[in-house]
Amino acid sequence: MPKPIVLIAEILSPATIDALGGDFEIRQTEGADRSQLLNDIVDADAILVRSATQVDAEAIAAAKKLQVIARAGVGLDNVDVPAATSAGVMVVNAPTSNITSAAELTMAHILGSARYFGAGNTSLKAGEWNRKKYTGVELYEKTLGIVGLGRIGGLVAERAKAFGMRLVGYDPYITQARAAQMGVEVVDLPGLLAVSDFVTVHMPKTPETTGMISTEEFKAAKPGARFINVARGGIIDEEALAEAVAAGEVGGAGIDVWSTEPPEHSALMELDAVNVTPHLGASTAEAQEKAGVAVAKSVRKALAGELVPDAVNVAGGAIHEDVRPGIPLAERLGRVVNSLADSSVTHFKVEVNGEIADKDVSVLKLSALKGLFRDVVSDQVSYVNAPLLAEERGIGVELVTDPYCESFRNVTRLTATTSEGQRISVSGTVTGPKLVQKLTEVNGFDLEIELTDNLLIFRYEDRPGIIGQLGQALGANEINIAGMQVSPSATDNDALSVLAVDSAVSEEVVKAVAGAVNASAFSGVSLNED
Ligand SMILES: NC(=O)c1ccc[n+]([C@@H]2O[C@H](COP(=O)([O-])OP(=O)(O)OC[C@H]3O[C@@H](n4cnc5c(N)ncnc54)[C@H](O)[C@@H]3O)[C@@H](O)[C@H]2O)c1
Ligand SMILES: O=C(O)[C@H](O)COP(=O)(O)O
Repeated sequence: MPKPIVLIAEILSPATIDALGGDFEIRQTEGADRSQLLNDIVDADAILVRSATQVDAEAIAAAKKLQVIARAGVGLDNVDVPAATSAGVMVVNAPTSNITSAAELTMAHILGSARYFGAGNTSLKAGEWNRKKYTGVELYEKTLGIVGLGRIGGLVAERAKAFGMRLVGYDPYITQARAAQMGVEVVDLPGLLAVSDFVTVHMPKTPETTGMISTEEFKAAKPGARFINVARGGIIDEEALAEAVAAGEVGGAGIDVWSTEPPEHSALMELDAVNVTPHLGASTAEAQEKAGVAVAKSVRKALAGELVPDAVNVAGGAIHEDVRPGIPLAERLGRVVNSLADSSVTHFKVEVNGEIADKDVSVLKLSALKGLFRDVVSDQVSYVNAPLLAEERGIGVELVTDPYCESFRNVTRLTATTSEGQRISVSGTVTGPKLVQKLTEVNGFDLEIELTDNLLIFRYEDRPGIIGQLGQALGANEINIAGMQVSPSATDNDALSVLAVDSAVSEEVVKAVAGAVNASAFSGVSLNED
C-alpha cells in the first residue's frame, strides 16, 4: 500500500521529520509559490505550514485527498478554517509552542526601543560615534501597559516585573482575579494609555482589534510613550504610528508584525526611533522544534483516525480552545484511576467543574475513558472505540458539569467504583500559560502537585517521621524524589503522600517502601507515553 503523503510547505525544524517517523512519504514544496503549491497539494494527505502559505478555499478545493492541515505555530490567519471544515479537513496548530519566544522578543523590543538599539547599531556600523543622540530611558519603575492578557501577555507581565516595572493591563475578556494573579492592575484602554510609558499589544487580530491603536490613541497616550507590536500586523495602525513618531508624540516603537508581510514602503522604516523585525517572534530553534514536533504528532494521530487534542475543528464540530488543554489531562487522570483500581471498574463518572462547564466538554469524557483503558487493553484505544469498550465491559459512564469551582478556573474530577466496592476519585487541573497539568485531589485528599510521568501514592496513619522514612526507603532503592505533597485527612488520622519521582518504580519496590511506612494503601503510577 502506498504511504500517505505529507507535504511540507515551509522550512520547519528537522525534528519535525524525525517526529513524523517513517510511515509517510514526505514531500517538500514552496508554499509561497502559488502555482507550485496548487500543483503539489493535489495528492497530499497532510500539509504542514507556517504563516507564509495561504491554505485558502482554492488550495483546499485543489487538494483531493487532504485530511489534515497542520500549522506549525499559533496563528491560523493563513488557513481558511471554515473551508477546511466544510471539506471535512482537520486543522491543527501548536498553540503554546512559541509563546515564550514571542514574549522574549517582546522584551527585546521593549528594551530595544528604550535604548535605541537599532539606530545605535546602524549608526556605529556607518562609522559614527554618537553617544549623546542615543540616550535612552530605564525600564525600572516605568509603567508597562499590556493590552491582551492571554498567554503571551501573561509571560510578558512576568518578565517585565523582574525589571521593576509597574504593570497595568486591558483585556475585557479576563477576570480581575486572573489579572491580579499576573500582578497586573486592570484598567480601561484610555486609562492604560494615560499612564503607560510602554504599551505592548498581545491580542488576536479581529475586526475589533484591527487598528485598535491609532491616531486617537496616540494622542491620548502619555507623551513620549513607546509602542510594541509582536502580535499581529495592523493592530497598531502603522501609518498613524509613523506620523505620531515623526511628530514626536510617540517616543518610539518596536514592530515585529506587519499589516502586509513583507511590508511595502512603510514610513516606519525611515524612523530612527522605530526598531523593526521581520516577524521573528517564533523564529527560535526552541519554538520551531516545539511547533514542528507538536504538529508532527498531531498529523500522525489525525492520519491514524484518532482524535487530535490540538485540532481546532474536529469532524466539523469544533472543540472550544478552553476545553482543549483538558483533553490530555483527562486522559492522564483516567490512567491514574486505572492505576489505583484494585479490580475492574463498574461505574465511571467524569465531572467537569468551572468556567468550561458551559462548553461542550463531552470530549473530556471520551478522553478520560481512553485513559482508563489505555494501559489495560492491547488494542489501540481511540476516542471512537473507548465508549464501545466501556459498553462491552458493562461500565456505566456519566458526565456531569458544574460551573462552580472553588479553587481553580477548571477542575476535572473522575470517580470510579470497582467490582470489589472500592471507590476512587482523582481530580486535576491545567494551570498557567504553559498549561501545566496538576493533580489536585486523590481519594478526598486535597493536593497540588504536577502530574508528572511517575508518581508514588501512599496512605498511612499520620505520625512524625514519615517523610524521612519515605525518603530513606526510596533513597535505599536509588529513587530520586523530584517533588512531594503531603495531605492530612480532614476526617480521620490518616495522611496521603504523593511523590513525583524521576523514573518508573517496580511494584516490588513500591511494596517495600509502603511496608517501611506501614501504608494502608499505596500505588505506583506510571504515565510514560511508551
Ligand atoms: N510575532 C510572532 O511571531 C507571534 C508568535 C506567537 C503569537 N503571536 C500573536 O500574539 C498574539 C497573542 O497570542 P496569545 O497566544 O497570547 O493569545 P491568547 O489567545 O492567549 O491571548 C489573547 C488575549 O487577547 C485578549 N483580547 C481579545 N480581544 C481583545 C480586545 N479587544 N482588547 C483587549 N484584549 C483582547 C483575549 O481576551 C486574550 O486574553 C496573537 O495575535 C498571536 O497570533 C505572534
Ligand atoms: O502565529 C504564530 O505562530 C506566529 O506569528 C509565528 O508565525 P511563523 O510560524 O510564521 O513564524
